[in-house]
Amino acid sequence: MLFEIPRIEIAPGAVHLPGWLDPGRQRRLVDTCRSWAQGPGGLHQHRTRGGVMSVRMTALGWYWRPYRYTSVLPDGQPVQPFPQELEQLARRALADAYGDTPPDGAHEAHYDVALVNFYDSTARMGMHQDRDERSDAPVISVSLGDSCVFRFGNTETRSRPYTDIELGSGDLFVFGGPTRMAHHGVVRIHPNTADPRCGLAEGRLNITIRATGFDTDT
Ligand SMILES: O=C(O)CCC(=O)C(=O)O
Ligand SMILES: [Fe+2]
Repeated sequence: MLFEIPRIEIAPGAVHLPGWLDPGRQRRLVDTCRSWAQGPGGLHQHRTRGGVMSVRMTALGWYWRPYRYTSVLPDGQPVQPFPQELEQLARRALADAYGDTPPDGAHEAHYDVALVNFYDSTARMGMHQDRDERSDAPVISVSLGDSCVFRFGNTETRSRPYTDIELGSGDLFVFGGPTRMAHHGVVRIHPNTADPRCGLAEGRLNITIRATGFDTDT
């Protein structure tokens, strides 16, 4: 690594690496997200118990809809494949976040799904757990574009105690081990805060890479 990147442990197993990806890498990833969003099943707004989500989502590897994964899209078409480059990104993320002491589930993790979330300036994501996976492998999250207030809470409730942090373009956030099941959400987007070099003029993209722990459709 050319520069020493700050590594901030928000809670046990939850690590924030601001500026993890340089602007060139951010731009390439933004371009790739655009092409994924144009593929089958791209940019879907899901309906949850709380109403229609403000975030638009593209799934790779497995299709996620509230509250389960399926191996095909609702119309029966195949889901876009989980890309090799995200597998490599996940490995690098684990190494940089945890070094020689990865939490449970990290070593043997088979990353096989990514959700690409697009937020416009008014979009948010309510407090939730990522609990539709069978694997306990850490969740890996990369942010691009406008910065946001990301709320990282506790495993028991959707409310306090929690920590609010700012996630900016190129930031990595990884949570696993004791905080793998912590509630979290996106409270607000800060419009027009992105470095223009990242290639996203408006809004925020977030890629979460996860291991489903599934062999076949469930
Ligand atoms: O956008 C983010 O930073 C979080 C996304 C998230 O929690 C999810 O997709 O489950
Ligand atoms: Fe989540």
